[in-house]
Amino acid sequence: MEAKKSFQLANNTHLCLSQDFILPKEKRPCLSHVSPMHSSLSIIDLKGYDDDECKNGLVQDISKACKQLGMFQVINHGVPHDICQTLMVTLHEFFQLPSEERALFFTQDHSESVKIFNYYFKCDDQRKVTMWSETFSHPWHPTQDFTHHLPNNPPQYREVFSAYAKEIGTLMNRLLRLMSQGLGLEEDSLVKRLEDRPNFYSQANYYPPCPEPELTMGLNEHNDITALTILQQFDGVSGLQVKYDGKWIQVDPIPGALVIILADQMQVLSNGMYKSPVHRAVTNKRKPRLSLAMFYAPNDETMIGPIEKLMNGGYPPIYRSYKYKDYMEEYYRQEGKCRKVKEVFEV
Ligand SMILES: O=C(O)CCC(=O)C(=O)O
Ligand SMILES: [Fe+2]
Repeated sequence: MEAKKSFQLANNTHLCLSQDFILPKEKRPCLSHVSPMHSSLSIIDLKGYDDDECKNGLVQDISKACKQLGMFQVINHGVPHDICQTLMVTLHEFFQLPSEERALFFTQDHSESVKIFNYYFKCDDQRKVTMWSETFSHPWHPTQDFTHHLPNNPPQYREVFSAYAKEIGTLMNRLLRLMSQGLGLEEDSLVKRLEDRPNFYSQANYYPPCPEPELTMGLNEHNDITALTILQQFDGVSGLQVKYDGKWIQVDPIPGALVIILADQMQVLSNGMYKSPVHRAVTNKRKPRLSLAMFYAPNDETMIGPIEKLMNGGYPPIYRSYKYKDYMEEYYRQEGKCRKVKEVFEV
């Protein structure tokens, strides 16, 4: 990808390092303190999924990764490499469309299902600092046709996205089964808790090069609010970081790998056994970066709370049960802050 001199945002402003993007000192990324990728971030090979003998080992590895960090990378995940690559190229083309064309999707109304927007951080003095990124979000579905929601430019967008969605659906199902077993539950326990009209949506994040990465943030620190995220990062450009033991660790892209991120509903369902990690994306001076998050969330009416079997044997519930829409209401109440949403539902 060629770095362009400056990027025209879909809201028709030119991206330049004005005060709107500069974080207060205490919120800056301190890039020199970030640790390189290390062994706490597992790389799990899913090739043995269909083999009963290997599967046991896989369940153990996934369980350990979910309990320790709540984030890991997977290889041999079954999503064809050419579909992954074509989709990233297509998304990159989308973000290069003339800003007037992207502007058709720009909105500040979060209830819109198809939208381009800019995340921001609200400082203590209520000043809003805009993230150095543009985000495009829309629904997806692993089996039903959702393509009427999608842009028809680039022309291949709909076809490529639906091929990817189908594959990601299969992978999510496999991961949820392994994660259930990793909690000592029946294979279909997590799927059953979430399968009633789940809310599938995607978020493509585009981070243009930034002249001063130390002053800005691509995406502020957050927990994913859904149940599970499968993230694809553009090859060769780092930016994702995860917090572990109070320190930021880089999550470098590995060619062909996907990043699995456990989200808040998984932490609650597992009664705190599995972790929903805090993560963020930082900017860099040289290259644009692109990531695509595929989210799997409950529907608004789904009750979320610790699974009963995980409260046996001296493990009292850490969270009270709630409807997902109550969680989302709290999420929007904390808009722009370093959100602490599931904490509100602690017992
Ligand atoms: O760009 C990234 O790697 C992080 C994206 C992310 O965390 C998100 O979309 O929720
Ligand atoms: Fe995230």
